[in-house]
Amino acid sequence: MTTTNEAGTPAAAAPGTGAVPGAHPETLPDRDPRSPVAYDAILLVSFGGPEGQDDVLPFLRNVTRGRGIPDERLEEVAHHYRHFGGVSPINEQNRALQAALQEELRSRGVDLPVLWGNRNWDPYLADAIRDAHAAGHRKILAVVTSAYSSYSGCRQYREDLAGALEETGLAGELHIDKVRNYFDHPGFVTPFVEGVREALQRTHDQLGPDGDITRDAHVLFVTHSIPTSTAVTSGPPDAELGEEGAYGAQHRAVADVIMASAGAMSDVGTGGSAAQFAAVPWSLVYQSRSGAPTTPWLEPDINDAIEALAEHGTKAVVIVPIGFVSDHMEVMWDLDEEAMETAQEKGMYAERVATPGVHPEFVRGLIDLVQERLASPSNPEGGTPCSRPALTPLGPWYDVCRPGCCANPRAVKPAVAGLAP
Ligand SMILES: CC1=C(CCC(=O)O)c2cc3nc(cc4[nH]c(cc5[nH]c(cc1n2)c(C)c5CCC(=O)O)c(CCC(=O)O)c4C)C(CCC(=O)O)=C3C
Ligand SMILES: [Fe+2]
Repeated sequence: MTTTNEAGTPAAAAPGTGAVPGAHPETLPDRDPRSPVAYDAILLVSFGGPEGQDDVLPFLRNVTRGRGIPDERLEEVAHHYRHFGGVSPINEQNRALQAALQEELRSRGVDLPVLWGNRNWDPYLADAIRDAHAAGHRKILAVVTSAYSSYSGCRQYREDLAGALEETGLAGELHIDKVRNYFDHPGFVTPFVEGVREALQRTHDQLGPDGDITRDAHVLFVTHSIPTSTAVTSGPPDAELGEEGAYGAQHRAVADVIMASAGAMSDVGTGGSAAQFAAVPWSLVYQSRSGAPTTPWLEPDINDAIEALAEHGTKAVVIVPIGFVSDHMEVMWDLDEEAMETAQEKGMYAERVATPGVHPEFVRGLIDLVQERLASPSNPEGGTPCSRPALTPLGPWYDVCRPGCCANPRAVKPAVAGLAP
């Protein structure tokens, strides 16, 4: 067996340890799927969003496809979109990310096109794949706009890609892999560290000379709630990462490292306050719950958390949307409208930190992730053990998803970029 890189295995899983979470070496096929590949195109894979009032209902029908949710119910969710003219910012953000990724590759002398396709809106994945094939591409590396392990954020995209291959009749013609989940990659984490530090600095100033940031402020790391039944099955089946599964464990590990780094960064012109930042209390909370009220989802909801903190005398909250890569509708509505209003009602000072978006560190980080996987003359590290940066003890995460990883709660479907099934 090749030792090209430990690409399929988290750092915590030292070679030779029998109890490696999620490692199934016996199921590896003949050709190690973790070996570098001469990819000929990069595919940015995202959720998609409506771009006008007429798009809103068709978009929501796509999102909830196969679940028979009546339009009247969808119209309840639609009002978030309607409020902003029926336009989600997510597509524009992805166009900007696509262009930034292309420019980063060009500046490194890597001649690969960055294509773009969505799960729920134009440009759809099937169209992107059809165009890629027509342009002569055969080996595609997907970069998904979701950093964590969950059904929605990982396996569902892998199923969507397999479905797009099926729909276009290109299964067997096109090979599609995906870069590892990058929740703890420095490119994803660093923009949040900067944002938290700046927000805590302003919060510190706001609290004034009588304030004590470690007593009066609280950092709320927030991510998308998911049903508890799919949280527990997120990540490899035998990972044993607790009731919230890999999804919860990854978010907690990221929050931990952000807090430690926000306090550790240099303290120019802050009068020494940054050293206290690591001691500010924090919690992981959830947003955007949907589905039947009887189905348990991850809690607490961010609004309930803000109210509870207010009861305990907390005067300021810093909201950090670590679950998302851009300031899309879930951020604009659920945080900037709803959570901010809750904080305001309670008379609290509140700030919402930016998501990575097209932060240069994030763009560089995503292209570093591409280069980890690329066998080409332009990648000096390709084909040899390459650096796989990861800031938490959980990572670096798997390049190739383990069998049964992030199980589909409704059905078993074909999926790319994983070890079968
Ligand atoms: C984990 C996760 C992420 C993060 C990972 C990732 O980024 O993928 C995410 C992202 C997003 N979710 C988004 C929008 C929606 N999500 C919905 C529904 C749901 N999301 C879920 C989970 C997640 N969602 C779940 C378990 C459901 C229940 C129904 C189901 O099991 O599918 C619904 C249906 C209506 C509703 O139920 O509220 C909408 C409209 C947008 C677009 C925003 C924009 O337009 O700017 C984005 C980026
Ligand atoms: Fe969602």
